[in-house]
Amino acid sequence: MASETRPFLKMNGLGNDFVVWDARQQPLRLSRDAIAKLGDRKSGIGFDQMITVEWSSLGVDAFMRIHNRDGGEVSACGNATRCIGRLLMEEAAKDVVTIETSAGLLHAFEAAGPRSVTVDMGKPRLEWDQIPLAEEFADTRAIELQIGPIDDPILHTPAAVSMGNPHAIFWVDDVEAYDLERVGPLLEHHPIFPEGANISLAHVFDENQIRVRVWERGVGLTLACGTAACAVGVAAARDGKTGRKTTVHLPGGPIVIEWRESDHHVLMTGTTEVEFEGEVDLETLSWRKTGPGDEPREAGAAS
Ligand SMILES: N[C@@H](CCC[C@H](N)C(=O)O)C(=O)O
Repeated sequence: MASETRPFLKMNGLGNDFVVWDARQQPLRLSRDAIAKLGDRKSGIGFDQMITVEWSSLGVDAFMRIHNRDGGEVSACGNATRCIGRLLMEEAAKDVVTIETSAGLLHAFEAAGPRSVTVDMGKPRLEWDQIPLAEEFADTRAIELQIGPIDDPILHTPAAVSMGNPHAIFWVDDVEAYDLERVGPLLEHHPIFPEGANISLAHVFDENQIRVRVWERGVGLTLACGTAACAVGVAAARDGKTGRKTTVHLPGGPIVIEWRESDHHVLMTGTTEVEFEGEVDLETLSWRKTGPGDEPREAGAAS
């Protein structure tokens, strides 16, 4: 029997990268193991998330299914929502599209700047049981959690926010001063987070400017995380550390976050990129590039 090859697109939002499958004509379900193999940066294609575009049962532009590199399915991915928003807008020649996710409906629209997209990420969820946390906290701006020696903790009292996925934000003076690769897994799997958490180190370094590094649940260190940028923007404004509009500077570049006063929705704006086209043999999981991605941007073009 001939083996089945499936085309894919490799995309990224500020270096947070994805394999994107169009499963609207032909459904696609891969095992956890197959996803982890394809996601491996040494032996596979290498990606942070795998995104499957499916028909929406609600009749909106598409349903977006998200898997982390470890093969686990999750409900939200900000950078991928921008990327899929761009693909759907280009495909239908529309300037607004609606994407169904398991966390809700999200609207994506064109933003100023080349290949830039804004997504309305909806309202943040701030109650302890919405994040979710394992214990009740009346105030999720600073929850009781610390790692390291009791009298001299390495990190402590993070803010907790859900953007459809769980985030913990530790306010620090220098985001580079921590071994996030070591403490990230401890915090991601801390018993206070029954579903795990994405872990951010954040530092407000100027008016409405925040530097952030992220350890992503189910992935590890990433160059950018859109929902983390949203969660940090919300946590900073909630605490009076910034106004409601901030620029979050991630290792892969900046994302602009606005926590809109009128309806408390979070708007996230950033760039998108098609890296290349490829195809995978679904039986052997071998893959090859089949086409180019975006033209390089003109020197000096705004990101
Ligand atoms: N890269 C993403 C977040 C992906 C999901 C996350 N790792 C989780 O497990 O919740 C983003 O851009 O938001």
